[in-house]
Amino acid sequence: MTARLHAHQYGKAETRVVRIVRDTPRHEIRDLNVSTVLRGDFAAAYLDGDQSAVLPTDTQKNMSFVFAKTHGIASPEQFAILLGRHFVEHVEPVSGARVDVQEYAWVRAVVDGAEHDHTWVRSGQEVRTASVTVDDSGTTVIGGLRDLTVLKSTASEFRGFLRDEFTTLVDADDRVLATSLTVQWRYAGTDLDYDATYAVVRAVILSTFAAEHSLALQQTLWQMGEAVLDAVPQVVEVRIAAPNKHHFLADLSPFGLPNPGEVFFAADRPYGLIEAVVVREGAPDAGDAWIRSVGAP
Ligand SMILES: O=c1[nH]c(=O)c2[nH]c(=O)[nH]c2[nH]1
Repeated sequence: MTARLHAHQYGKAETRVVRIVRDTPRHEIRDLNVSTVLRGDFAAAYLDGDQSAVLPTDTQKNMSFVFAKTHGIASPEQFAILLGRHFVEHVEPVSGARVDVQEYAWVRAVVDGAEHDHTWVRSGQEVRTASVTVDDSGTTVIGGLRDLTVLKSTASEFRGFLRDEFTTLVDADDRVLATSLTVQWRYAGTDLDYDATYAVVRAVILSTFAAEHSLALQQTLWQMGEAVLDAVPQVVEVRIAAPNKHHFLADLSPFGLPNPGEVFFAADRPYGLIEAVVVREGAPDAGDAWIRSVGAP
């Protein structure tokens, strides 16, 4: 057998970094899960067991904590840029770096009607994401979110679809539309207020989902992608994945009860999985920005 090492990369996955700013009695908190991946010629480590070019993953973990202390966490994107550039610029064998961050949001606890200075409640199940790639083509930043679960209880239909002899689905002219969104958006440039753009993109996604009458989840995804590109000039590409969380009308006819869209069976599996990539005309090339690790969290 003739085998060849076709590709390789390595890094530290899921370093949990919590940074608290406690310069005043009113603290701030940012809670990240940071994964770093280094790219370059590390073939000798794989082929010969030679570690001389390998900066330990333990050191990569340490850098997350060091930068959290020395630079703070302005945003997940900024933090990922800082780390990625550090490895490429200061670690000689490294030609490229990929940093993926998930941020878990904490909101201030409300105690006696007032926001507390140093007590927090974890907010929802939604996670903010950032993915930064640094290589010889520059720095590419992808913002995102996952597990944004939304439901609209009317203004959704699905009719007129292709039918064959195996189709049993009937037209729905007023159905529940529910999904758990994963959205990623690629920025052109890096000089941005990422927290502000995150808030705009999230708001646009929600307002589009709420305001647009849906003929299918496919149409809703297109409308969301287009609306994000309209709202944020620095965003050049939007990728959306949406599981269709089916809500089937419960059959209450055996009990002589009508069910005009009031009682549903929420099925968790199987689900339709609808995806779209919406790109701004003339967008710069994405390079390796979308390439994820096989084992990426
Ligand atoms: O919005 C939808 N898109 C589909 O492609 C589809 N297929 C299906 O069975 N229900 C739905 N709903």
